[in-house]
Amino acid sequence: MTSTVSSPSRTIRIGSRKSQLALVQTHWVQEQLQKHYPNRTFEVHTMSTQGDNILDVALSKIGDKGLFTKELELGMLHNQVDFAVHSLKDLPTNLPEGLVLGCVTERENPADALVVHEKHKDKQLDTLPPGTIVGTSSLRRLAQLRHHYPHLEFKDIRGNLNTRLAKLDAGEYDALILAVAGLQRLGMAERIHQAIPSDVSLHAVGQGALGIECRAEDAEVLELLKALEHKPTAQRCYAERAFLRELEGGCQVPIGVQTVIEGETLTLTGMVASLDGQRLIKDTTSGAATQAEELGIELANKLKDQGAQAILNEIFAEIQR
Ligand SMILES: NCc1[nH]cc(CCC(=O)O)c1CC(=O)O
Repeated sequence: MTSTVSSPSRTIRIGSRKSQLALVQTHWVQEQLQKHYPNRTFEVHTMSTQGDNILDVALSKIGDKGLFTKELELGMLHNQVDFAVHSLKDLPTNLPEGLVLGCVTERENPADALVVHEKHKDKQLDTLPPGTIVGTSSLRRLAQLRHHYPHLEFKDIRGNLNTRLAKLDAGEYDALILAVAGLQRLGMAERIHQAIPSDVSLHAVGQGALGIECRAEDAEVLELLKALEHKPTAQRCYAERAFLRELEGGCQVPIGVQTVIEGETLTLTGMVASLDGQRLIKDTTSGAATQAEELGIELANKLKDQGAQAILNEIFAEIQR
């Protein structure tokens, strides 16, 4: 066992995926930590994950949880890196033995964004004509948009943000749904045509926040990471993650959430939808923000009582085909 006893000379190795978005996020974390701890050394180690390598299969069909995280987790368990920076929404709700979510950073706008081809620049989601081809690889976005806009058509899309935008501009799609946060972090906020209102699309669990995963035993790293923790974001995301965990959904199921903290009170809204958008179950619960996980579990059970489990079972069977 390698010693992790505090020593000012210990270099902290940060694991990251190689995508442009991952690197922007990781370098931001590195920079913030460097500001807080000017005498320490933080270096970035990049790794490819399965999700980066398999680009020709719909994400929902690959089905494996941890598609974007597994290699980084092995890196931590094998002591090649000390912590990993993830988009929190890509981090499964159950972590491998020995690893923990050490820190949740302040969330950016968690909403989904409509991005349109030039020819639709005068349109909004409400006015896109029948047959408009919307690119998304997310079953959550697909189900909710089908529910509200049954006249639109949906086509799967994979690849990093630049690849997707290039496919849109080349006319393969008329519009895309992407995360506001990703576009903002990559300096492409001008491509956000419309932030989609939450009554149309509830966002993914953890969307817009970064989650930093580290070894449970590494007290030194856990202490360093406290500098970047944003408590309200963490409470919201703990509620969202407990909701998803209780429904046993990964990032590839049509489950959406929204959370608000007012004073000491956390309000969590969640929904589960069928893939055709015909059935959509949505409810809300409120309580003490300090009881975030309990609220998530409570809301999941409320939705199960209203038929969410049957919808999810159908989807799991569908995906496995
Ligand atoms: N699954 C891909 C992914 N993971 C995180 C983001 C965006 C940033 C975020 O939500 O924090 C994206 C792209 C997207 O959904 O458009």
